[in-house]
Amino acid sequence: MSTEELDLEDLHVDDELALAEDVPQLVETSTKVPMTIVTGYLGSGKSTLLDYILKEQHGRRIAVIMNEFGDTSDIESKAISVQSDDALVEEWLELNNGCLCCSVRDTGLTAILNLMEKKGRFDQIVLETTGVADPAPIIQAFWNEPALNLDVSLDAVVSVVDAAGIEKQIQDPRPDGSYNEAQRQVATADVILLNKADLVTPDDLDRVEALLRTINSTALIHRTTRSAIDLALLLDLNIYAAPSAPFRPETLAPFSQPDTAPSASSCDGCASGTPHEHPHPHPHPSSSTSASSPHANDISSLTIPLPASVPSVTGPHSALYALVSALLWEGQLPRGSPPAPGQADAFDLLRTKGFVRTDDGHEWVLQGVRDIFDFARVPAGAGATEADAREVEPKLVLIGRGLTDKEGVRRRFVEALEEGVRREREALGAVEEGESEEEEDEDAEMEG
Ligand SMILES: Nc1nc2c(ncn2[C@@H]2O[C@H](COP(=O)(O)OP(=O)(O)OP(=O)(O)O)[C@@H](O)[C@H]2O)c(=O)[nH]1
Repeated sequence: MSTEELDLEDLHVDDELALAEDVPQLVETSTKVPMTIVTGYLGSGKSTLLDYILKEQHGRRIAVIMNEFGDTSDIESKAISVQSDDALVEEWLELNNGCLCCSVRDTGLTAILNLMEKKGRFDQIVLETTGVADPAPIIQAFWNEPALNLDVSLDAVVSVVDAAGIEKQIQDPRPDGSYNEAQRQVATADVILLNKADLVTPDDLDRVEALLRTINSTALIHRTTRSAIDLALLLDLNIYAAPSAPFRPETLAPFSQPDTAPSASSCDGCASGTPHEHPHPHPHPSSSTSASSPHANDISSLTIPLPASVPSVTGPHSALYALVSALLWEGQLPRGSPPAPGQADAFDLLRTKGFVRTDDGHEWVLQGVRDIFDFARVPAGAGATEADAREVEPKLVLIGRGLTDKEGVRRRFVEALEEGVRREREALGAVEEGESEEEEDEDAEMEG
């Protein structure tokens, strides 16, 4: 949608085009502004959603940014040279519901930085990623780029899906066998708007929703017509659970979804992942984003139960951290736990989520987009009631390819984690024993 398409009657400033400098201060400047990224296939209803946000009387002050990012290799290089200052934020429109709208041209990330210089002028950002086939690099950039995430916190990724067209879009093979655009958008979404519900029957909607769940068992799915939705279901969800952010039951709701069977054309023994050396959690050109497979549709979700608690989630001795990094950086279960005969040993993961408790009583949310991941600690007592929190079973959800032998993958992961945790506890016990012996020696010396 271009700014010209907005109904000028919606403007309540005399100058219909208000420049950024003239935009009023709306909120305190000290907080991070949550950003929602909107993706979706051509014609799915993204512009209709933005139009809805800009015109509804929802009481929120949202900066809507419409963007043309170009191709994704471009984005990755721009994520690195994010300091350059050549992108211009074009005109701003201030609308009578308190929202702001701008279109940026050229460099997406730099434009957002420019925008953030005006931080405090809005309390939420909605970014439309028009023309981007793969949302992951943008998600990673906003999540991972220090210059940006001082000011912006990634809130959630919303994918708008055309209920009448998505089945065909998902099945559509790419000539090189890589994930197609619709698959990527559905797999990486935190929230899916199953839009154009008016164009299909209730049975069709059920079938399409089941297909989406097959691919992404963790996304919150809402059925919409003309992208109309209560914005409380869409914005300020804090899915990426920044440590300072309140904990919300919605963040955990996706984990209650049942496991899903692989979709069409699953192929036993198809190792579609691309193992690679990647020892640190940052975007990398050789990451699994470029992995390809002749089987375009074997993307699915897998839920793995985790123990009631683990000793730790970070640090060199953490068994869980070691297993998750082996999965995400090497696309593999740990060595020493061989696959069942004929089963794949490698994965190509698009998205990972998890919830886990540590022995010290803390709770953690794991978010992973491709090969980057983060365990964010849930602030004690924030948001969810104790009863809510008790209902959340520790688990790990993997979304991607190569997850055909679900039972086998689950078993191998659980066994490897149990063994790792046992060793971790032993090592911790030995350290503690050593420490108490030292203390005893010191006491004896003192007494002596
Ligand atoms: N029947 C019906 N039409 C819809 C619905 N949502 C959007 N449309 C129409 O579908 C067409 C495409 O919608 P847009 O919002 O422009 O889609 P988009 O995702 O922004 O499209 P691009 O910008 O081309 O990627 C427009 O003609 C909309 O009016 C819906 O729920 N039902």
